[in-house]
Amino acid sequence: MEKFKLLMMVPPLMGHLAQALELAKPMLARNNQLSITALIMELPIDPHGTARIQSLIAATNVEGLHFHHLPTPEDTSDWNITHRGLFTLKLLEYQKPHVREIASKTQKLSGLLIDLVSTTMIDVADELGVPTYLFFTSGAAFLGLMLHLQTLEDEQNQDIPDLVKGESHLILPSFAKPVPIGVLPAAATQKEYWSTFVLKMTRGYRRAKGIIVNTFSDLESNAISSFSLDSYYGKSSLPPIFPVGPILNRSQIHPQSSEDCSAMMKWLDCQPKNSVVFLCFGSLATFHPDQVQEIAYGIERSGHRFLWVLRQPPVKEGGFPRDYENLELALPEGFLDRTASIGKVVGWVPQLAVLSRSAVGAFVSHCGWNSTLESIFCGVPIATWPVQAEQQLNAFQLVRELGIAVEISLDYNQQKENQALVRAEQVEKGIREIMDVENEVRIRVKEFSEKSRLATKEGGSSYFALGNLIQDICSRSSA
Ligand SMILES: O=c1ccn([C@@H]2O[C@H](COP(=O)(O)OP(=O)(O)O[C@H]3O[C@H](CO)[C@@H](O)[C@H](O)[C@H]3O)[C@@H](O)[C@H]2O)c(=O)[nH]1
Repeated sequence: MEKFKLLMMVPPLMGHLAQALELAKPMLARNNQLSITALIMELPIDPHGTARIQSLIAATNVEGLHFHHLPTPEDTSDWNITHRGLFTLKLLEYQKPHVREIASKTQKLSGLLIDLVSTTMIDVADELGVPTYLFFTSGAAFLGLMLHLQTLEDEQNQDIPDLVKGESHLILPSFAKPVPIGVLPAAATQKEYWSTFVLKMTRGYRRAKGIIVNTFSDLESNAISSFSLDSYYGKSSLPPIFPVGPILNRSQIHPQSSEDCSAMMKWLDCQPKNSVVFLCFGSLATFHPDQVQEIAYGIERSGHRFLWVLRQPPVKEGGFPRDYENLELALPEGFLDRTASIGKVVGWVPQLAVLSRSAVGAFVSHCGWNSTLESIFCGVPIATWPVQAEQQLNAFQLVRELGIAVEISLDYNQQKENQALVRAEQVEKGIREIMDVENEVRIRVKEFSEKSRLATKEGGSSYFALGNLIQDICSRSSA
């Protein structure tokens, strides 16, 4: 009997939607009176991304989890937006009346489940008098940064982009060490983002009745305990924080033909233990053609076996990157032939499955939070190469605070116009360093891997937090 109904809405970002669906699974398994309906939004401009979402949904068959497709807006000139964040916000505003209509017609609605960018939907929940639970798909340290900066702005009249300009480091309650200004996300340092939407979004976090964070307490104990220190987070108290992770993308969708994929997996399984460096930069990032060349030379010079996920920019800004039709055109001449016996360049792969293979010795990653958790879970050390969003901060945390990564790059300056490329030498050095089988980083990441596995098992901290979350949802609804 379905007694407690949640409506979930998460925009079509793979690093958010796949994990939100994964979060639904243990919730439904733990309480069979819960049901969750995911309201699916599609981008008007991106058939490639739409196909990926459809295959994700097709692969998600869970009792109590339902899907409802929201109307896709028409691809008019209105959608010529060059910034992905603004694009997503526009899509959410477009969907808001549809969500309102569905929510108001849903009997026994217990609340809304949204992600960290969908805070506009809290208005709908408030109008209907139901709680909103926010799924924060990044780490607790980053959540702490956002809430702390918002407190400084709203309660101490600090203009955040101005404040950070004058400093070299910030002391933040969710980090053990002072954080260099250079690794703060553009969301906080650039007025156009902070003032126009990030600040508003962060204020929304406080309006939620609970913040579910994809982390576990052994990984981010400092950040998690900081949330009970009100002095850092302002006068109005924070909603309860539920660290329920790692919630991992186990769906392993891969629009590549399964033949290609299984050939790649077979190849991987034939390689010696810890011998392959895996390079992958999440679902959104792509590189300038010159940077692709540098990466190729760096890999080749390292002499290590490799598996490199390389994709090209989306047809239209805001969409998903696409696999290359002809990889040879993107790579240095002869690269594929010269490296044929030691490596593979591929399109989308089932990343968690790859990371779990014993042949994979290290991961060159953009440090998206999901990739970070997947690597930790599999005990694979990381070489950091942040590209956008909060990835620089994650890289700082991994290298400087947790000691489970080495740095190829700690900031994403090279992505900005006229900035230097990350040179082949730097790539080679990072690969050599992280592939060293004796390194301490490898030992530490194995320890965290063990802890991450225990966290979600019965008796673990995340298992406990998930129980508290379910209890909170049900008790509010029954009150
Ligand atoms: O070939 C690929 C590439 C990616 N993935 C999966 O796609 C997800 C990617 O997520 P993530 O590592 O978090 O990167 P992004 O896709 O870049 O995620 C966005 O969302 C994250 C969570 O909010 C943020 O931490 C990032 O900065 C932001 O760019 C992971 O589960 C990967 O396993 C694959 O399975 N195969």
